[in-house]
Amino acid sequence: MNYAHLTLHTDKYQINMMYAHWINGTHNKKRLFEVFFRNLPFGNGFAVFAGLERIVHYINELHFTDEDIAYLAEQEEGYDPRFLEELKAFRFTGNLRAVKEGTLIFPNEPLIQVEARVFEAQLLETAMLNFLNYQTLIATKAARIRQVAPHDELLEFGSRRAQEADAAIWGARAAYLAGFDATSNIRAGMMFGIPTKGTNAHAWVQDFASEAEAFERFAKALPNHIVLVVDTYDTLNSGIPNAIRLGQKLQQEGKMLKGIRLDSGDLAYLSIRARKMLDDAGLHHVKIMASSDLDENVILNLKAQGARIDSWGVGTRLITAKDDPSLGGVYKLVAKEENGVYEPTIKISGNPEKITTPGRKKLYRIINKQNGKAEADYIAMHEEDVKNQSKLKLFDPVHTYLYKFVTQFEAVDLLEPIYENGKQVYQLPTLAEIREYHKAQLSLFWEEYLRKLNPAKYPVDLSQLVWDTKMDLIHKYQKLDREP
Ligand SMILES: Nc1ncnc2c1ncn2[C@@H]1O[C@H](COP(=O)(O)OP(=O)(O)OP(=O)(O)O)[C@@H](O)[C@H]1O
Ligand SMILES: O=P(O)(O)OC[C@H]1O[C@H](OP(=O)(O)OP(=O)(O)O)[C@H](O)[C@@H]1O
Ligand SMILES: O=C(O)c1cccnc1
Repeated sequence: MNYAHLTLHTDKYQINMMYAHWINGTHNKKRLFEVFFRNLPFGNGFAVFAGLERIVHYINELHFTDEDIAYLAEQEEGYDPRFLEELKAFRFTGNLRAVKEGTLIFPNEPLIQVEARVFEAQLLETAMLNFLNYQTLIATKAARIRQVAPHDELLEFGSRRAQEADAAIWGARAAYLAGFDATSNIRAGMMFGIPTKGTNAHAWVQDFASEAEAFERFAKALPNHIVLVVDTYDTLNSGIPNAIRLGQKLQQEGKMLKGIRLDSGDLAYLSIRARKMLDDAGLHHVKIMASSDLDENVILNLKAQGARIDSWGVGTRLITAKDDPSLGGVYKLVAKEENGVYEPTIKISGNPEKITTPGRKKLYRIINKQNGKAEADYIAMHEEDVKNQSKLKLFDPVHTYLYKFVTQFEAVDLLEPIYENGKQVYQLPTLAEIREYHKAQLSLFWEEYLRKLNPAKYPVDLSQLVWDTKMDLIHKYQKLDREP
């Protein structure tokens, strides 16, 4: 069994719909699906898009093996063998556009568009949402943590608590993409080129007759990487004094103690005391690292208390997004090709929030040329020429009487072509490039959208044409509904 092969990593209803389309003879019809989410996690003002690299790997590998087909043949649905035969030739042959990883994204805007035979487009939904919902969530959490500690070292320590192995790996990547400095997971380091870092555990200290001996032995083994965990027995009376004695000895030998790690107790109080003890001993260069159920709120609080912590090891609450553990990204049909033309389609729901925005659209970030800041995101129909308009009306899609005009603007097309006719046309950027791009994205936004507590709502607006199309379809279906 090849555990990396993910074609059947999908919900059964996708295969059943593919089958029903095939039986109906509609499986080759072109459809356009869009991915978007409705609510921002953690009360944040933005999310950070992540997951595209894995989606590209997944699509490139997408094919049904003999084993997959044999398994489908056993299912109680009793799929026609000719359908299973057709699956043997299955490949992604459609178009896919997506925003780049590291982009700041907002509710109700298209993040990925899949334009393909319904037979193909339907299959992709589950896996794509699975990848991007998780990775975007963790990247967003990481961005919040980076925001409260802009100049400190941030280490991702979550592997042991992640929801299984994939989450540990791709979560480490998502954290790095949004500003973490390193991960403790060496496989993530090897796979993605993320810097890796590690200290040592209490078990090492417990393994020796004394804490001092444990520290010395560790320093001998790894002379260039000495960060000592100082809270195994008594932080202030034993751990820090032992670390200081070793640090001074190393200094005399021309070597260096890099840091100490605090992993329990009152981290503000202990770090302030530790800094003073280290400084009094002339060990100004020794850094203080903290770990222990940290997140952006605890870190912010510790800073407000004057904690002297240079480096933060963040595990459980980051990798599991503990305070808001799922992002609700969805995949909705927005247009259907009939006789060679795309016709907009809508899903109307009792819950107005769940009404989709129909049509074959583009997503623009409207940048004010005078100050270089993002004014709003603007969703227009594919055929609308937004870039060359001299004046744009931005109106609130709910309270439409609220509007403003922008003139000196640049409209940045956020959806990049990733696949054209099944061929990958996008070269995946390096992680270093994604990190730089993410930083540049942050600098496009006013502080009021970025602050972590009660941020202002960034406008995501519809063009008049998109809005009219949506209203026409709502009215059409309401009328149909009410006809006797
Ligand atoms: N000064 C502080 N202000 C606010 N929160 C703190 C402060 N010091 C520590 N914390 C946080 O309080 C919690 C302390 O947890 P708890 O008392 O369960 O464990 P601990 O002291 O870390 O020991 P253990 O590692 O054995 O669980 C952690 O989330 C830690 O990050
Ligand atoms: O607290 P996190 O943010 O998840 O960071 C990672 C934690 O993992 C280690 O703890 P360990 O597994 O030894 O458990 P413990 O410290 O909770 O006893 C380390 O000492 C941190 O406390
Ligand atoms: O290197 C460390 O100190 C570390 C790594 C993972 C989890 N806890 C601590």
